[in-house]
Amino acid sequence: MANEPRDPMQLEKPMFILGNGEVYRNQTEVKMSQIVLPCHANYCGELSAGQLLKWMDSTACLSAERHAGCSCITASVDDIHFETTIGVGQVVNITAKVNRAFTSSMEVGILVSCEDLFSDRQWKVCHAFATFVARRTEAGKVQLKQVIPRTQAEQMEYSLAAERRRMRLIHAEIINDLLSSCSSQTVSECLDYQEAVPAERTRVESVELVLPPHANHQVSTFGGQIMAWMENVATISARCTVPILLQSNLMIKKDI
Ligand SMILES: CC(=O)SCCNC(=O)CCNC(=O)[C@H](O)C(C)(C)COP(=O)(O)OP(=O)(O)OC[C@H]1O[C@@H](n2cnc3c(N)ncnc32)[C@H](O)[C@@H]1OP(=O)(O)O
Repeated sequence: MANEPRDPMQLEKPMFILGNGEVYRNQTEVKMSQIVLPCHANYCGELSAGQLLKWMDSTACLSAERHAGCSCITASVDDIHFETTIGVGQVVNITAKVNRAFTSSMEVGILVSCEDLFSDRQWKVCHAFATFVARRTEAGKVQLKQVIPRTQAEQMEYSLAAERRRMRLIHAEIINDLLSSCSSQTVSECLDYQEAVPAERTRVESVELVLPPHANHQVSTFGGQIMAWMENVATISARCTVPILLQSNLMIKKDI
């Protein structure tokens, strides 16, 4: 995995020579690099997913606002599959660009790769798609200018973006249908599992006070921060299903 070829989505080549010899650079493309410090790491010493989500959201928001020319907000982020972990001291490269604009919303493609400066290796971490919406003005809903795909890769993403949007918008309906049609498992079925943990024990609740460091340049909580908080409680909840690990942690805590 760590030896995957560079640049799987060609997002790292900001300039292209078009057929007519014109040098082209996508104006919506934004690139951010961060070195992972201990303060960005989780208890395993790896970059926390919440921190990465914050960086991805900030980079994508900048790309969306560069295209829109006005304030934009995160409406949704599609499924993300993290393919590898990122360690302290490694460099995270995030590239975002607008794939397609619709009416007031646009799809932003985000590619995350990791770089080891000393071995000159680079590998893909994840590829995600976020939807940003231009904030309504007093005049009403914003009508975004359209994106004109210039390269073959951009044309492909442009076509796929419409399909992904269609799937995103019907997703909620599908989930509702599933919930109404699925029958719940009986307690006796669950008891068949060895070392079952009561669901209630995995329940984690967190109350966060929104402070200035949580705000973005629009002085509102940015989507990446919300995702980071969600990831934090989800991590604690998931650990509750590992009683042995949890026990040993409690012991360490006692020693301190
Ligand atoms: C909770 C937080 O603080 S996270 C921080 C940052 N994010 C936010 O604050 C977003 C909070 N959410 C909102 O403000 C609203 O739900 C909005 C603006 C995203 C959507 O509001 P709506 O009343 O549905 O507006 P409307 O129906 O006009 O839709 C606006 C656009 O968003 C799109 N949209 C709405 N929901 C979604 C979604 N879940 N996924 C993708 N696109 C969506 C619509 O398709 C529409 O696109 P179009 O204009 O290109 O056709």
